[in-house]
Amino acid sequence: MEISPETQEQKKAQALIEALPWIQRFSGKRMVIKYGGNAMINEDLRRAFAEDIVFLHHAGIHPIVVHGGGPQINSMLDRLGIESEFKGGLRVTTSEAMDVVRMVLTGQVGRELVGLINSHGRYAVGFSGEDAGLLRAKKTGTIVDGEEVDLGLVGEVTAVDPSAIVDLVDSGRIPVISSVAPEVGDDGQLTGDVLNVNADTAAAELAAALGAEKLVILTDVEGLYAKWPDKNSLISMLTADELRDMMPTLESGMIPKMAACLKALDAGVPQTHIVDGRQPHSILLEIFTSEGIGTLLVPGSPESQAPATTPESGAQA
Ligand SMILES: Nc1ncnc2c1ncn2[C@@H]1O[C@H](COP(=O)(O)OP(=O)(O)O)[C@@H](O)[C@H]1O
Ligand SMILES: CC(=O)N[C@@H](CCC(=O)OP(=O)(O)O)C(=O)O
Repeated sequence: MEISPETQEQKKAQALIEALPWIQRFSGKRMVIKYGGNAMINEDLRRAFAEDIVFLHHAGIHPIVVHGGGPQINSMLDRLGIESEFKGGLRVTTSEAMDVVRMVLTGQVGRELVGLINSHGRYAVGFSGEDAGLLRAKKTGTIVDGEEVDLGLVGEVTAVDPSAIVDLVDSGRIPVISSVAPEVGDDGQLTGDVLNVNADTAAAELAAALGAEKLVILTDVEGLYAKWPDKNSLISMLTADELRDMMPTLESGMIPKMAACLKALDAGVPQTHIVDGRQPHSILLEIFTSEGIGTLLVPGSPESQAPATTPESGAQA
C-alpha cells in the first residue's frame, strides 16, 4: 500500500514525539558508548555513528565514546608480519605487538573518530588511558579450559581517575577514549610499561567511575544470543544474575564483553545494552524509541524486575 504524503509527515512527527520522554529522561546524564572495531565496517557507518554522537550531545546527553579496533590492529600486525592470537577473547600481546596496539588505537582509530565527529563542530577530544592518569592497570591472564593462560602485556584496570573526562564533558566536549593504560606493579608504582586493555573492559570501568546512566556497546551482531550461532536465539532482555549463570557458556569476543557488562551493572550502572553497530543510527533507535533494539542487560534477578518499558519506569525492552 502506498503511504500518502500526509501519513509520511505524521510518521516523521510521531518519531520525533516518541523521542521526547527519552530525551527528558536522559538529558544531563552521562552515557558511555563503546564502538567496537568490528562495527566500524565502512565509512558510511562511521559517519552515521559520528552523527548519532553529535545528536546525543545536542539532545542534552553527555556521550563519552570508548572505541575498540581489534580488526584494525590485526590488519596492521599482518602488514608488519607480526603474528598474534586471541585466548579467551583477549589478544596475547607481546611488546612488539603492544607498540602496534597503541599506535593503531590512539593514533589511527581514535583520530579518525575524532575527525568524523569534529566535521560537525568542535566537539571531540581524543584521549587515552595514559592521559591525565585516566586509567591504571595491572597485568592479567585468563582461564581457558580451566588452565591459567599468560597473555603478556594485557591489563585489567585497577584504578580510574575520571576527573579530566568530567572536565571535558562539563566544558561541552565529547571525549573519544582508547583503551591502553599505564602499568602499575604490585607495589602500586608505575612500571613505565603500557598495557593493552580490552575496550569493553575499559568502557565498563569508565561507565562505573563516571556514574553513567547507561553503557551502550556497538558490535557486529544483533545482540547476545542464548545459543550462538543460532540466529533464532537472540535475547532481548537479561538480568545480571541470569547473565552470571550464562558466562561459562560464552565464546570468543562475547566473554570480555559480557564480563564488562556484569562489572558495570554490579558497580551501579542501571543498564547496559548490546546493539548492532552495522545498522546505521542504531544508537538513536536504541536510546530514543520505546521498543529499543539489541539486548538489554539490567541488574538483579528476574524476580526483582518490574515490567519496564516507559521512560518513567526504566528501560526499553
Ligand atoms: N552468545 C553470543 N552471542 C553473540 N555473539 C557471540 C556469542 N558468542 C560469541 N560471539 C561472537 O562475539 C563477537 C563480538 O565480539 P568481538 O568480535 O570482540 O566484537 P567487537 O569488535 O565489537 O568488540 C560476535 O561477532 C560473535 O562472533
Ligand atoms: C586485550 C585485548 O584483546 N585488547 C584489544 C583492544 C582493542 C579492542 O578491544 O577492540 P574491539 O572492541 O574492536 O574488540 C585488542 O588488542 O584487540
